[in-house]
Amino acid sequence: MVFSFSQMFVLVAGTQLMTPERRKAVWAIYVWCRRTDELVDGPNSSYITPKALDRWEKRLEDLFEGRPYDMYDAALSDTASKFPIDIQPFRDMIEGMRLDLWKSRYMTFDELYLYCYYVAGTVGLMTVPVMGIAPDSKASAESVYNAALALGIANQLTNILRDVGEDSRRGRIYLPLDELAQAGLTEEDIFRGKVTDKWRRFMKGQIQRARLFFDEAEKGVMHLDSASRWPVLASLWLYRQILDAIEANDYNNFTKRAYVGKAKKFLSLPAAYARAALSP
Ligand SMILES: CC(C)=CCC/C(C)=C/CC/C(C)=C/CC/C(C)=C/[C@@H]1[C@@H](COP(=O)(O)OP(=O)(O)O)[C@]1(C)CC/C=C(\C)CC/C=C(\C)CCC=C(C)C
Ligand SMILES: Nc1ncnc2c1ncn2[C@@H]1O[C@H](COP(=O)(O)OP(=O)(O)OP(=O)(O)O)[C@@H](O)[C@H]1O
Ligand SMILES: [Mn+2]
Repeated sequence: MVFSFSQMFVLVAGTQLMTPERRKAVWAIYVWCRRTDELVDGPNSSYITPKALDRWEKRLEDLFEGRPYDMYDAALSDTASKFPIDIQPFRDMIEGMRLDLWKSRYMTFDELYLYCYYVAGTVGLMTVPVMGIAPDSKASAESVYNAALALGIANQLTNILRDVGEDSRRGRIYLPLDELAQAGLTEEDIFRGKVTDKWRRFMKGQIQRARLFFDEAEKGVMHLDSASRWPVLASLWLYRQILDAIEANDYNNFTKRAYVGKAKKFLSLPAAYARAALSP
């Protein structure tokens, strides 16, 4: 899971500014996403087959057609009836979980980007119709969706860069193998987990790219409905600081977990609040 305790706090606190209807809708989407991730990462994940994901997708279609199976489904069903959300990003997230069942290597950044879209970019597309675009915004809807997509990608790339060691111990390498090779690195170097100058140089490039996606996302935040800006900006700032923490660890993401201190985290909240309160 990407959402930490303090990120949960951001979600709870931040959504208080929204209308009750929007707040409930964000939660319904959040719960559905969590449950989808739990299928492949949770305690029963070793029994999950592509068949089970097919059933989960059927259930998704049913709830979009007003036939929910349980109360959590009903919450999303209600959301789908009140907001113009599209089923496709939900389907795509399930597709990402299918990928995760068998795929443990990514040859190029394009391949990795697609995975990041499936498991995280989709969240941006799901939530924009609920959070709403500011009525006085002159930005096109397309540009706001692009920013939302970028935030999902940035978060997932950051998650991948933070967890290189942990993932490699599960036999997984999300980093693009062609870029590793260009940097003179091999899979073996990752499993060995030694911070060398080659590794530092490689990581600098990866961090720089993740920051570009955060920058892209940040441009879209002020075009969201004003009540939705704060939680989005706060979570963007919190998560982006993990990249700084990787640098502060001298790029040792093999055995040291990049961690943003509590003081820093809690300073970001009022800062984001102040920024979000200003007009575009
Ligand atoms: C214009 C503009 C910038 C709009 C903002 C749009 C927006 C709110 C985008 C949200 C982007 C976002 C929060 C993406 C989350 C990505 C995420 C957490 C993906 C996780 C996948 C991780 O896979 P993996 O297995 O590799 O990692 P772990 O080892 O498990 O950590 C997910 C776990 C999939 C499930 C996603 C969620 C549970 C998060 C869903 C979050 C929401 C619906 C809330 C978003 C709302 C606000 C207000 C921030
Ligand atoms: N500031 C952070 N930087 C990087 N990773 C974090 C941070 N906070 C939590 N995580 C990670 O996110 C995931 C969710 O963690 P959890 O909800 O237990 O967070 P937490 O450590 O209790 O958060 P907090 O320190 O804010 O109370 C865990 O894998 C956790 O290690
Ligand atoms: Mn997961």
